[in-house]
Amino acid sequence: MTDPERLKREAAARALALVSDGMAVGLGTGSTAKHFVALLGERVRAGLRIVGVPTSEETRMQAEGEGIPLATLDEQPVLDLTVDGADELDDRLRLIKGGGGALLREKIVAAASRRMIVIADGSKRVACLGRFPLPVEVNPFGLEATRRAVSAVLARRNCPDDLRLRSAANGTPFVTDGGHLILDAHLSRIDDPEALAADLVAVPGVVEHGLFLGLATGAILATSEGLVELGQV
Ligand SMILES: O=C[C@H](O)[C@H](O)[C@H](O)COP(=O)(O)O
Repeated sequence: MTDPERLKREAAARALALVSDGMAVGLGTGSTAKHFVALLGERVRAGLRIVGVPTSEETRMQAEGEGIPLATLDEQPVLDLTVDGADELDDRLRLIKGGGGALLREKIVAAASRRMIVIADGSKRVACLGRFPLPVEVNPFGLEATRRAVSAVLARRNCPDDLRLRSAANGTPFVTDGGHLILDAHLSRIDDPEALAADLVAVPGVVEHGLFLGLATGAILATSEGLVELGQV
């Protein structure tokens, strides 16, 4: 296992200790959450009784393969704990997510959870959000009009107007599990995430954005010097 993968696994293993019998657990998406789902699968096969709610089709398929009992969020609308990765986080537990395109379901699941624990390697911790491009999920209808409205928001917030329609590996537009498109906003820094988030959700056509504010309750960061915990873990 490479060093980054080992660190992700360590963070996931620490989060696994938070799971106990009878819990409803939100299962995140991405390469770090993938370790958590794999480790959770081992525990389930050893007798742990939980139900998982996946945040993407990718995670659903992995969890099914691991033999983890699953429910939809409609069947299980309140979750005890969600464990998910992040593309960036600051010391106030504000996050950028959606590098894998799962931000909408991830945010709905996180908001339905009593606790949301972020697992990541230490490189994801930043002093100021925005180095990672901010995903903005949009309805395909009226894409150009929505793009202009999002650009206007960025201009008002003194952010660079660098919006790029995300492409899939084959060059066609990337389509989310919900059938939407993603505009990645290359901003370098976000001085006021709360204000930007409020402006973005007010744009008709914007389905969701990757700023997760006030959702994470704790974070487990794996560094080469050991685990660092932020918030309540
Ligand atoms: O849409 C993807 C998710 O928000 C991921 O949690 C995020 O991109 C982090 O992924 P990774 O653990 O692969 O860095």
